[in-house]
Amino acid sequence: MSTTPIISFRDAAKVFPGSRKRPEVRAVDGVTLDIEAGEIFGVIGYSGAGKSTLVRLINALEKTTSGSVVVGGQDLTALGESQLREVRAGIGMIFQQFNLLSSRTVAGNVAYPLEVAKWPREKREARVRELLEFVGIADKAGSYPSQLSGGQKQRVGIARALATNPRILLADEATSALDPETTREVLRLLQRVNRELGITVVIITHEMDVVRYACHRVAVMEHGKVVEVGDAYAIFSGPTAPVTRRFVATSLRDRPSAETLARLRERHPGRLVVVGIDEVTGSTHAISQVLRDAGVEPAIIYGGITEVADKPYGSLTFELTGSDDDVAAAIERLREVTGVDDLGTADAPVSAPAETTTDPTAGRSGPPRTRVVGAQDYGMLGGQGGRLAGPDRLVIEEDD
Ligand SMILES: Nc1ncnc2c1ncn2[C@@H]1O[C@H](COP(=O)(O)OP(=O)(O)OP(=O)(O)O)[C@@H](O)[C@H]1O
Repeated sequence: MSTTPIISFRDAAKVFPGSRKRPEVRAVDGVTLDIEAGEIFGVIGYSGAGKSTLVRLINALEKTTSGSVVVGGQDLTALGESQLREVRAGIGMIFQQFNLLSSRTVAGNVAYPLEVAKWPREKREARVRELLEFVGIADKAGSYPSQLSGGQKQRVGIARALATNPRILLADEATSALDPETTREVLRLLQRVNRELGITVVIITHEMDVVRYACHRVAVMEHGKVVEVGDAYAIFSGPTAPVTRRFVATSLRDRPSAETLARLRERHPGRLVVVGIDEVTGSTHAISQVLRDAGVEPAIIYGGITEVADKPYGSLTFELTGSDDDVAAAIERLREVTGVDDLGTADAPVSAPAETTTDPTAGRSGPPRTRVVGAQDYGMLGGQGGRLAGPDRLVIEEDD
């Protein structure tokens, strides 16, 4: 992957002015961020964090109040409307509600941007065929949107967004209205768009599972600011901002919550430890070996191992039974192999680390909103919906 930024924010801010009834809103508040050419970049945050506004600065559907946004080497703040149109032509966008034209067939929807760009009919028809093949719905060319499933509609949306060969594809909550299986199909298609066509993909989401499954890097937004940015794996394995910890906890659910831990202690009076499984540990081999050598009796009582950015990640909670000295020695040895949280025993408990006790829904704010935007959005509407359960996990749960 190249390391040339294709999108650069420098201290970018977007302030919506207030009125007598409403205070002003700093929707994007001093963001400095580089998105590299050729990556799949996630922007995650709870409702109202400023994700959509940030992304709408990329295609100049919104203008910065201060700071700059540079796309493909061009400073958008310095461009006139006709130049901005050219920049927008190099950016495709897909939406949560698909925004297809209901009176047109699938082929007609995909052809629409080509008609606007005045492609001749023959070239247009060949391009539409090629696109429908690529997204896997060539057999639906003559169907109308109302005859399609959500996943098929989003495939049409993707084909339409790719029609004029953009360098960047913006996906604004593009899977939020889809079930988990369809979500993964659409994310797989976006990965093909990225890999096979070399298109930079920016995914806005409020679901950490989407980041886990599809993104190379991710920025976490809160109150208009980017509070954390990095490789998806690094963010999962070492989240620093409290909001990031909440997101990671919602996605992995591998560590017992405070309530679960209380129940586990009732049933398991021995020493409880949470043992990290990561890229370095690779598997439970080293952990099993340490426990065998230490002569303690391990029982797995909670946990989950999944993949983040194609690498193993998760944790297992063990109850270790044996003499106090043997258990203490086992924990010391485990610490040499991986991260360990010692939760103590039912009689002498140690508090769980913050991320195991945080309410994952805390921090959500504001009702879903509806928004009507410019013609290049094909009548896009915002809003919330859909949940992703993340079914590709081995999860060992005693309760919850
Ligand atoms: N046109 C506008 N006028 C006034 N305030 C706005 C406008 N657009 C967005 N906002 C406000 O800016 C803040 C950020 O909104 P934005 O839609 O960017 O957040 P978001 O993270 O995308 O949330 P959601 O996932 O709910 O769409 C919110 O407080 C919102 O109410």
